[in-house]
Amino acid sequence: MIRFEDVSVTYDGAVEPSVRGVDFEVPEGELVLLVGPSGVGKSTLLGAVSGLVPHFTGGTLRGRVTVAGRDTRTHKPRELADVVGTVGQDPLSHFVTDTVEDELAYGMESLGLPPDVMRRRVEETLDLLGLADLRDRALATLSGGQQQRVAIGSVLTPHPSVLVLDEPTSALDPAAAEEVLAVLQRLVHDLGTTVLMAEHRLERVVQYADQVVLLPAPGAAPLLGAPADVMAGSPVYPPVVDLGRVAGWSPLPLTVRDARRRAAGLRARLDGREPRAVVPGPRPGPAPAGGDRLRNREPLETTTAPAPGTGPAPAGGDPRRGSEPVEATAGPRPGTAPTPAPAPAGGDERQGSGPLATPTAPPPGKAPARRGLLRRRTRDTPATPSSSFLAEVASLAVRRGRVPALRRVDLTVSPGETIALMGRNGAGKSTLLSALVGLVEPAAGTVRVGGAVPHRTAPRDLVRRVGLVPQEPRDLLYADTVAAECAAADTDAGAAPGTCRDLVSGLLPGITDDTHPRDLSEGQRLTLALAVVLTGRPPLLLLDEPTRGLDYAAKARLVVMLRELAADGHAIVLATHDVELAAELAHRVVLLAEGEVIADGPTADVVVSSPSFAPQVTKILAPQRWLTVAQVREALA
Ligand SMILES: Nc1ncnc2c1ncn2[C@@H]1O[C@H](COP(=O)(O)OP(=O)(O)OP(=O)(O)O)[C@@H](O)[C@H]1O
Ligand SMILES: Nc1ncnc2c1ncn2[C@@H]1O[C@H](COP(=O)(O)OP(=O)(O)OP(=O)(O)O)[C@@H](O)[C@H]1O
Repeated sequence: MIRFEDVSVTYDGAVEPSVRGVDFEVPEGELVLLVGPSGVGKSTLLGAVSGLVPHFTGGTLRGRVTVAGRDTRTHKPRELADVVGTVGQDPLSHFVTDTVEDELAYGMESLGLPPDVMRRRVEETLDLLGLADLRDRALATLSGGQQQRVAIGSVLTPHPSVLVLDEPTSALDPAAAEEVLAVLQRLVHDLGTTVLMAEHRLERVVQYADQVVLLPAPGAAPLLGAPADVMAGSPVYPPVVDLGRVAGWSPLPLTVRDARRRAAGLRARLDGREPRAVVPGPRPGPAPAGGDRLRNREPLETTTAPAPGTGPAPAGGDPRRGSEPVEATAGPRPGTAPTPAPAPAGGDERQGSGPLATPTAPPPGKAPARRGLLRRRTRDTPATPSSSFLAEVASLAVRRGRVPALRRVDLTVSPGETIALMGRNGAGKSTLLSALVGLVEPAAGTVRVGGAVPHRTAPRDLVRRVGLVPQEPRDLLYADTVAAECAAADTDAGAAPGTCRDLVSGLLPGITDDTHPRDLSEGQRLTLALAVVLTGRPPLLLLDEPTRGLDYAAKARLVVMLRELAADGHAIVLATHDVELAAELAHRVVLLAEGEVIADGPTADVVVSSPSFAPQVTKILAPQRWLTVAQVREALA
């Protein structure tokens, strides 16, 4: 159905082709998964199928790509629209109408389908993708995951015989991702639809694939085969495969179910062993400005919580201010994190981070140990007075348009802590991050970051306290080249020249200086945005879906970098649907639902009990409490 014949693509100005020697076929009625490291050319190949490459991107395509017999070089994308439906990595930039319903109908209208058919398919799709409540909403007001669902829905309504999907689940919560993949599988099995899909989170998709095409390295010819065969030698693989390799299972299991069937022996070997802490507990000691490598730099000096009673005056006019205990009177010295209480006995992942299970708040007046980590906050436990938090959110409500996006949210963030914000699409994660950087105003309650009220603080003062990598990295990038972007980031942060560029190369090799950020692959662009923000080493670092488009190696490097920052006393809050990332990185998981906090506790406690948010290793080895392959590998060593 889709045929690549000795295809190579060279972008204008590039010395080498981005992809070369591509020669394979996707048979009708199969789901073929395209995998490989970030920047290896997956989107380029998908674009060659839909005709976007080279018609819209420029560059030279050699060889031949045909879809249902039509050559994509001689047919414009619009001449392929009756056969091919495409979902790109950035839904917002591809939307052509303004509202959800119009977008779902648009493709059918262009093909001239009768109104009654259109109506029926719109209704079906709204139900299928959980979009019914959003049908009249403006697309620009949707959360990232909601936009991605609409983008998927809009290509399904015309019933194309070929679907080309570029990371279609990257912004979806785990349950939504499963639903979308189940729908795709039904189309493949029942209607004979042909699907070519690129995806990094193989743990979500590999079990649905009939075949896998691996692009092992830029310019290297692809390898094609049965999923288990390709996974056996692939440089990118999901945790279930990694665990299978550690345990020596052959053939390699691709699903949690298959792995569980094999796991009795492994569980027996692990019995009685305690998982070591995945992430070391937050280190007691000075908050970041004191221990920071860049501490000689000027603007970052004054980043910690203000001295008790000397911080900026609270903003007036806030109805909740009177009951909001942010004016600490008995907190520790400014710049000093509270002393942790002794670690509990036992070697589980909570070790070293204080008595995490302590159910109640310590008495006010005593500097409580790692308060943010300790308590499972309930709505009616007010934050205990302290100035040691890098951020404090109390009874926060935020409205976005008519939507109550957050309601009565309490959250404290201590130096050295890494918190994963998780929850369904639209639960309010991005809104909470936006509130912490002052992009949205509270309707009620308070937000404090480094002693300041974000939405009333000048951006140049706020950047010394907090940095955000937004869900759409483009929002942060404005220069014409990678080099200029990095130079500007160094200047803005007062960092040594080359700091940002080194971060880029450290995270993801192969990004060239003179590339326009617009022309970077998704993972490359995210890496650049991460580096720009990391250059400032903000005491509080906020990341919105930081692993979209990143391969496992880049993700692992990001994890190392973020752990180092946390060890230096920086606090990190990341909104993510990537349960594997949360397991690797977070001390604490905060679950949001419909704008409210429904769980807040140590990562293992929150995710182990959740079928949606448990990582693969946890599911395979339950009831034992392992989170990552690294823990298992160490225990067996
Ligand atoms: N329009 C363009 N102009 C110039 N170079 C481009 C363009 N689009 C992509 N590239 C380059 O081609 C290479 C392959 O990019 P592509 O987006 O196909 O990778 P990918 O495998 O999809 O990456 P990711 O997993 O990060 O999405 C990258 O090095 C990228 O910088
Ligand atoms: N400008 C706006 N107008 C109206 N509603 C909005 C606006 N921006 C966001 N919302 C709504 O607020 C709710 C919370 O959105 P938010 O982006 O915080 O969710 P999220 O948890 O980050 O979701 P995702 O996982 O999909 O990124 C959603 O229902 C969203 O549709």
